[in-house]
Amino acid sequence: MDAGDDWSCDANDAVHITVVQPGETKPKTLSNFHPQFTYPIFGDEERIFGYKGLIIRLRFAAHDLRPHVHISYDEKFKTVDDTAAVDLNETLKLWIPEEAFTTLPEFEKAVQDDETAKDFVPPGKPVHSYTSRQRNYEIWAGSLADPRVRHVLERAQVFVSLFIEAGTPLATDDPEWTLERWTVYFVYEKVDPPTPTASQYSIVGYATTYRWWYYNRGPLESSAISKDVSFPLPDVAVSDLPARLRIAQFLILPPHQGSGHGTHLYTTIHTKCFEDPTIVELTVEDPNEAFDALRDTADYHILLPEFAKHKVNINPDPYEAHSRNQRPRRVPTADLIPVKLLHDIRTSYKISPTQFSHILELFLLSRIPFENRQAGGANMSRLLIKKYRAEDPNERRYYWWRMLVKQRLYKRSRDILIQLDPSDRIQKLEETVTNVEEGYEVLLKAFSARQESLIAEITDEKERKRSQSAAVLDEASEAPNGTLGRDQRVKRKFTVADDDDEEETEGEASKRPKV
Ligand SMILES: CC(=O)SCCNC(=O)CCNC(=O)[C@H](O)C(C)(C)COP(=O)(O)OP(=O)(O)OC[C@H]1O[C@@H](n2cnc3c(N)ncnc32)[C@H](O)[C@@H]1OP(=O)(O)O
Repeated sequence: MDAGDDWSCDANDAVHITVVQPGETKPKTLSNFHPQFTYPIFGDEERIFGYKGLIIRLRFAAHDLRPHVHISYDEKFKTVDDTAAVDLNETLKLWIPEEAFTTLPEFEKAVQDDETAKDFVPPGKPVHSYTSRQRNYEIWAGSLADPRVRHVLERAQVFVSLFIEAGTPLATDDPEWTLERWTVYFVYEKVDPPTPTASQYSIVGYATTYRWWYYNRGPLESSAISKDVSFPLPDVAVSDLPARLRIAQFLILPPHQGSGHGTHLYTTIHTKCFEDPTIVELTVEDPNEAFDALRDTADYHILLPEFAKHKVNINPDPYEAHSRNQRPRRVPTADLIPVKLLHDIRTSYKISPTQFSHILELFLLSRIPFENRQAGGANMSRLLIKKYRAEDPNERRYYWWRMLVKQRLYKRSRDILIQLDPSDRIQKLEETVTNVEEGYEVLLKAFSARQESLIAEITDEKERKRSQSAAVLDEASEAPNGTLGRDQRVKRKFTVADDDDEEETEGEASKRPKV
């Protein structure tokens, strides 16, 4: 008999996460969800031995994340020799703050009767607010050196293990100068408090970022070796040193995912970088696929207006500037795209070089008509033969687009590629560029779907306003003492107001992702 099968259960199913807020007489559930991963806590198999009907309920107060652990089960395995049920309290203590191991009535009383909750504000300072689907949200940010920030983060840390693959909780007991390198961003929904003493804040997600020393070989180097330096050097605040900002952990809780909060949080962090003269670049530590998609989407919309303003596109005739025997042997990058301009755009928006290349390639691909791209049925054999001599400028653009991507890929993986035979090397590059291109096509399709739904929303809104205006006008023209002249003025007034509103709505819509 395999006792393990009978007595073990799926840890992801057994763990329930519940967000609560005060109710009429006792705390009520705002949301309930399961973790995505439990392997850091319960092992690679994500199974728990020794219980039947096991429920591990992790409760969190919606505003300050006060935690509570409640374990219940139908039956527990009786120890036989060395085989015993997992000691759940001992296991969980390594991941959840001590304060969570109280009785349920104690926790419920603390949440329900917390008189201070009504005055609770998230830790740090408010840095951004937005409305989505008629609900209001705020983003707050504070240094990890601030005890309030640390307190809420320590309560939230278990989410990193439960939702971010390979994510590890931060050490919050480091020396102060190290803690100062970290900024934590919290996203909260602002809700109507359910009771007179309840908080108006409810957690949505959070992100941690840290400053990563940036070695600047420019003016800073010369000043550091100046002859006038006297020792000991004056104290320098970490926040004054040039740095890359790195996003370490980024999480939107499951009930709020897919509603644009990740995009708001990312663009807020980007805006903060943009405004901070000591930050040189925004980078991300080990992003996963979902985060890459979010980041690509957000960065694309950040850079789109710049690319459009400068009419960035691939020059289909880069050899025009060269006579036949003077043609460069390599990809004529500087004749294909405005290298200096693009460098300036990249550094001013503080986007890291690889990420910028992705977004630029995505944008340049979008400039080539769909029918001239592989996904749109372009004749790839003809392109292979004709190359840059193809008649259609868009076909030539597409040829050069693939060459630019191959050039980047080659530079990135040169050490591996030069070990291959030239024919294998060409095939590998060909396969990789096709994979990269397929990924871009998925993103471009998602962008145009979003664009269409935005246009539909705007059209619906216009239609709604128009019928509202028409209803008002109908009422006005029915007025017994209304003159024609007066009616016309009323009509014009409504029309003009409508146009203004439309323009504003459109402007807001196109600017929206920039936050
Ligand atoms: C550095 C790191 O920490 S990497 C780890 C990132 N965190 C996690 O994976 C934890 C669990 N997941 C999450 O927290 C969230 O789902 C996030 C952060 C990945 C995304 O946040 P959300 O608020 O759900 O994203 P948002 O609604 O703003 O979506 C923005 C875009 O991101 C992309 N995206 C979001 N989630 C996903 C996903 N699961 N898979 C693929 N693409 C996704 C889409 O392109 C989406 O655009 P669309 O709305 O036009 O479809």
